[in-house]
Amino acid sequence: MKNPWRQRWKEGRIGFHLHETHPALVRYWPALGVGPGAKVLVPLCGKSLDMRWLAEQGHPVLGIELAPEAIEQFFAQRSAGVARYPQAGFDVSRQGNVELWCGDFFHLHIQQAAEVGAFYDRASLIALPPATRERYAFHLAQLVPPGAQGLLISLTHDDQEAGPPFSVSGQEIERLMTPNFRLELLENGEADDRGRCESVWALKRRGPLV
Ligand SMILES: C[S@@+](CC[C@H](N)C(=O)[O-])C[C@H]1O[C@@H](n2cnc3c(N)ncnc32)[C@H](O)[C@@H]1O
Repeated sequence: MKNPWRQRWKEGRIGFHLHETHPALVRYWPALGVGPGAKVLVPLCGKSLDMRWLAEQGHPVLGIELAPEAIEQFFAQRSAGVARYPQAGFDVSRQGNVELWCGDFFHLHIQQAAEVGAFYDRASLIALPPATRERYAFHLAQLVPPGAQGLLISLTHDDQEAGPPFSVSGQEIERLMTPNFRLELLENGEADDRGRCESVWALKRRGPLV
């Protein structure tokens, strides 16, 4: 069956897309202390402007996105040329230090993420149904090296059954991520007029025990 996200992009139902950099990224990223040249993995990246901000901070960006429409629209915002080539089953597009890989995040292999030193996840968990969230947390942990830091932005709302966006509680984030990451809750926002409440987390990939 076709992934419902492909349909959403075709129909332009992308209410999750922000027209500015997410304020929590600007507020919290600098304090993480990620090395200036560290490559940032952005799973389920959409056409997020957050990737531009990360690139402007000097980070090479590796975004993974299922929908070709998202990738085309991201690069169309700038007139600079885009190099395109196939790699490891993905269609890769590169503009400056932003590389977007079109394909399924779960097919990204650790070898393709070898240079990744940090990660940024806004609205990935809430895009996925419960069983797939387990898989996501495990796969992310496989891709990032011990010590890698990242921000995770998620949300809750009142309807536990409805989604996407799915409501993902703080307890669930802790349960999913704690086996492989150290977690710190940075912010639990106020509910908006639709009852949606964002939470912001700092994560650090646990290393092997010594
Ligand atoms: C809620 S949106 C968030 C997009 C982006 N992170 C942002 O903040 O705007 C989730 C995105 O994940 C993409 N997606 C869903 N499943 C995916 C998968 N298995 N692999 C890659 N991308 C996927 C969707 O097409 C959609 O663009």
